[in-house]
Amino acid sequence: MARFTPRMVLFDLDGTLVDSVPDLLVAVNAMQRELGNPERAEEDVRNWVGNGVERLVERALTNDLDGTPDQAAFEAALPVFKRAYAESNGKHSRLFDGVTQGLDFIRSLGLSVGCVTNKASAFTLPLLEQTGLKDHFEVIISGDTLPLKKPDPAPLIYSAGWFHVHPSEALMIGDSISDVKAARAAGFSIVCMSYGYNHGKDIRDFDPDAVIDSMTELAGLVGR
Ligand SMILES: O=C(O)COP(=O)(O)O
Ligand SMILES: [Mg+2]
Repeated sequence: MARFTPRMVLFDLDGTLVDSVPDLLVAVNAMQRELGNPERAEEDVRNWVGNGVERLVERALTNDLDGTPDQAAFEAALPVFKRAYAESNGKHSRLFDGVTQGLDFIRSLGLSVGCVTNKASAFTLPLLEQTGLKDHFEVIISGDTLPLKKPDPAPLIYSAGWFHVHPSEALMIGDSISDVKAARAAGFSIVCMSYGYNHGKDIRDFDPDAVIDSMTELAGLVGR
């Protein structure tokens, strides 16, 4: 397997560090009930995560990964979802096994470390705080921090600039096609977690540089 010697490592959040689907499911179904709509299944919600709050609400309303609801229905639903998610965020989420060890290992190498997520900042910071992860990151870029989010490379390139690191010395660790596309477009290396959310598809089919089952495996993969 490839060996990586980056100066900076960026971590995706949902599906990579934190299993956030239980909280998102509670919020989706609170929204659905309040709007008089049918509840959605956990396995569907799992496939809808990764493109930010707005896309999740659109998918939940239409019960379709590619769905676009009526604009008025979307505008009525979005604040309901945001209120419900502010309530559930962090309550049922848990770190995936190996995350603490993986983060500790990367930090022991003295590398610059950031978090780049498509989750809106109003939810990112409370979740990082509640899971005890916030202090691991020198930079946190949320889905609404910049005008463009993953799969656009902008948040990755911004982070590399922040740390004065060339993209060729940067590693992204994620779980989805958006992480792979953003990393490729930015000129980063990309390692993916096999357990994450990727819209129901196997992330191996999208050719990241490596796929691992636990962040404990980073010790055999990263560093000189
Ligand atoms: O879709 C979201 O809100 C967040 O997804 P991400 O943390 O995997 O980028
Ligand atoms: Mg993710």
